[in-house]
Amino acid sequence: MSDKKLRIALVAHDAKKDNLIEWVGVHREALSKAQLFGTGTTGKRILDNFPELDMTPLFSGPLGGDQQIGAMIAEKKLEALVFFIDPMSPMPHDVDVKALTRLATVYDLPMANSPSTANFVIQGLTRPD
Ligand SMILES: O=C(CO)COP(=O)(O)O
Repeated sequence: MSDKKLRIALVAHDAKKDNLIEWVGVHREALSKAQLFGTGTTGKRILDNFPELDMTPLFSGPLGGDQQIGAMIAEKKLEALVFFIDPMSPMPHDVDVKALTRLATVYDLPMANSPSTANFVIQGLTRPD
């Protein structure tokens, strides 16, 4: 692994925020060496729970935060996206969710939408060379 800090975006829909907080807790040591970005509410909740993390909250997802992260993907400013999606609830900003996951696919950015996949992504990105 290079000395450059990994840049990871963390996003969760409301029904999945507790799952993401729990996941961050499990991986807090690896994440403490990364530069983290989050949509507004997700990012602030992570900071409330883990104030030691280098987390920058952006706008709330429905108010442009998903699109800010999409732009970071297009500008090659992220190494991974952890996005715990709620598959059971309709979202007024579904188009933003789709745009964000689409860009992660377009740019072949490692994207995890559940804790088990996120485990693989963080292990893959932090393993020694
Ligand atoms: O809605 C979201 C992602 O689509 C998440 O946004 P918040 O973190 O602001 O709740």
